[in-house]
Amino acid sequence: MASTSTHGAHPLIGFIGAGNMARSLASGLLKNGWGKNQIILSDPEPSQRQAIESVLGVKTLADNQAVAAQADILVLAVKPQALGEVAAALAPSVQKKKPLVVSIAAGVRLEDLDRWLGGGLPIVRAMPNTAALIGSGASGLYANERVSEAMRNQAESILRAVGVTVWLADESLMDVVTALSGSGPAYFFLVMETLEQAAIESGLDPKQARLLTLETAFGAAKMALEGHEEPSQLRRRVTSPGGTTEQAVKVLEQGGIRPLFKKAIEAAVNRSREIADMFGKKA
Ligand SMILES: NC(=O)C1=CN([C@@H]2O[C@H](COP(=O)(O)OP(=O)(O)OC[C@H]3O[C@@H](n4cnc5c(N)ncnc54)[C@H](O)[C@@H]3O)[C@@H](O)[C@H]2O)C=CC1
Ligand SMILES: O=C(O)[C@@H]1CCC=N1
Repeated sequence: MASTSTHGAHPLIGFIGAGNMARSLASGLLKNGWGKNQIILSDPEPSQRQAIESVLGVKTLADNQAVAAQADILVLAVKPQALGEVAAALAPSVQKKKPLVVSIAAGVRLEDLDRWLGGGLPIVRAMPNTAALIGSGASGLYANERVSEAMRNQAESILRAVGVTVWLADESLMDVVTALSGSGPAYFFLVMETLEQAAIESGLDPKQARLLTLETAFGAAKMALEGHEEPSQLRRRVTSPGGTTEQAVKVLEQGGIRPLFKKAIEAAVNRSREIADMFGKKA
């Protein structure tokens, strides 16, 4: 069990913010062998606390300080715009307890977070995605220089409870991860929407169009994940010379699908940087 083999004796994980992501992570940890008494969450919203307590059976509190005072690992899971204020209020508790801090807030840089928390803390920044909700997430991770090897393992095991993880060589790459896998589910949903709509407009029954679209996306992702062949090779296999796929792919290429996606990723990267600058100047 990850919690005892690599984390010493029964560390306590505290979540500040008990929303969708915290719930997904807590649920993933429970499925991965962490005990209910190793997890505690705080959230000012009674409905959020009740939802967690009734669904997961773990303890929740209204008071962030009370969680920060006892957690060995403190996961910050509030919205980025709230984090400056929340972190500054937690500073006295974390400076006393010195937990490993894991932040999943999009676009908040380690340097800013460390400053808000009073400085000198081991912090891991993580960028998960919405598929963490179903245990199929993909997260990028980056640690500051105070994070030891054992702490890296601790942070990784938390995010791995809800999907795959990659460590980044440079914090600035977090903007790219945000643009790729953080926002990425939306790009695939958009492709699904447009394919389904096109099929309906070509006469297919809407329910059939939905089912065929989703299963096609799932089948393609599964084949690509099996990794026997590159996605480009898999694509070529579907594309019979003189056949139907060739015509459709030609339209997509001529319509600029590659430069369009390049521009989309660049726009998201730029926005991620802007947001980080905006939050960094606050608090
Ligand atoms: N949802 C997503 O797809 C992704 C979310 N994230 C990050 O995860 C973090 C959480 O996002 P979600 O769970 O989606 O949001 P959410 O809105 O579901 O959860 C945020 C929770 O924080 C609570 N909260 C508000 N003020 C608080 C305070 N002062 N102290 C403690 N708790 C407080 C809210 O009541 C709410 O339950 C965000 O920073 C977001 O950037 C990162 C990647 C993807
Ligand atoms: O759209 C956003 O800003 C956030 C970050 C990645 C997913 N959602």
